[in-house]
Amino acid sequence: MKVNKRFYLFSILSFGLMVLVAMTLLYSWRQINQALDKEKFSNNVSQITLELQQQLHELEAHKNSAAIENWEKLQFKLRKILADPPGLSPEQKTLLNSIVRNNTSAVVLFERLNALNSGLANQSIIRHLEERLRAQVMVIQEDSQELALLARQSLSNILFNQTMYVMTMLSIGLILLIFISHRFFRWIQHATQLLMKGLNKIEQGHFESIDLTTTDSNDEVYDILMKFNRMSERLKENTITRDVLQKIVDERTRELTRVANTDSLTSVPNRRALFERGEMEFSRAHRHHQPFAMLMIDADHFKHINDQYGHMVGDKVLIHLCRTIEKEVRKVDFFARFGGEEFVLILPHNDEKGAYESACRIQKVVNENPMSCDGTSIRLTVSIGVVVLHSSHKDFGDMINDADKALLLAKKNGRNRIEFYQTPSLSLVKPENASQINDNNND
Ligand SMILES: Nc1nc2c(ncn2[C@@H]2O[C@H](COP(=O)(O)OP(=O)(O)OP(=O)(O)O)[C@@H](O)[C@H]2O)c(=O)[nH]1
Repeated sequence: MKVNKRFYLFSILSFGLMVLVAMTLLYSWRQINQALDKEKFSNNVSQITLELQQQLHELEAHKNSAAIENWEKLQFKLRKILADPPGLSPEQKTLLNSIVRNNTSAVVLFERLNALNSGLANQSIIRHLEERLRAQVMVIQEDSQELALLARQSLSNILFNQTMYVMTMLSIGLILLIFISHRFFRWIQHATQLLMKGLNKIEQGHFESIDLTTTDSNDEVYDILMKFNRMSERLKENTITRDVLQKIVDERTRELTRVANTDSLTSVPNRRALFERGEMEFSRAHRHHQPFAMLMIDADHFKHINDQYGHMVGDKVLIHLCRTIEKEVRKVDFFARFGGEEFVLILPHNDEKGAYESACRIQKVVNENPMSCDGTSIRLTVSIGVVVLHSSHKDFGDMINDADKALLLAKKNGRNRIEFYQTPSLSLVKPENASQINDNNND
């Protein structure tokens, strides 16, 4: 149902209830008023008949014209009241008829007595008529008292009944009003709750549709929720959630980091990554007083390869060299391109002996794995400068400098050699078979 129809229905029902309550009050007010009229009428009748009785005593005592006049005045008053009674109950009507009848008889008796009193009538007849008049007035008085009593009882009953009636109708009206209001406002509350639920979901980045089965498909709330669902769908299509965005950013960051740390030609870590890792390993070894070594590896006469086979082949040779050396690298080691045809191998937890063994293995494997290119075998040798951590090294850069010096020495001494950087304060002993391997390789 449309919202305006709901509103009209709510207003009409509320108005109907108000009319019902007003009519109830009016009806009760009328009932009470009528009962009050009856009571007033009965009281008046009772009062006048009492006065009539008193006046009769007065007349018996002093038969003067003033007393007669008063009696007639009271009679006139009584007849006037009796002629215009309010709506009475059957019981009250019976009593009223009795009063009217007896009063008519009393009037006739009074007139007869008056006529007899003015002539020479028999005194016993006069006394008889007087007694009858007295009895008649007494009956009238008793009837009027009974009438007043009935009217009072009736008033009290009506007051009680109407109070109960009004309270019952007010309670029913109130319950109905609460029920109608509850239905109307629950409908509004339900609609706003559904919308709030949807908005909360959007706020949290969940573009889920609202379940429409809970609403009447004819009302505006349904239309609003339909629009909301379409909006959620659109947002879902056009918006990337925070989680997805974070995932993309993480992936891109990882990729950027990988690209930033990787040499584009050989795919081994580049100089930037080398320094990052080298400084970390240097600090760790320095802090924990652990051995730490490093090899600087340089392809010999590489310019000749470029000159002879071309730069492109030279690139392939560098790639081949990296793949060959990588096979000899342990998981804890770190192999990187330092620049040009120079490479560095970081060897954590390695002293000079271990470093020398690694250098020998690399030298050997490079010698034994020439690269095939268009039916030609391109053989390569490397010179290796070795340095191990000692107290004169303040940072990783110091070790690089010393490895470079050792490499220069290897070049100077004829290439395809392994040379240690000799620290003046430390007497590093070259392993016994070092010269032998170098000599063999030089052969
Ligand atoms: N193809 C190719 N050549 C490179 C690359 N980087 C450096 N080179 C070449 O490597 C050569 C290095 O020459 P040099 O410094 O004289 O050293 P070398 O010829 O290897 O001689 P020694 O080191 O003294 O044995 C130069 O010709 C550079 O152009 C590269 O990425 N690709």
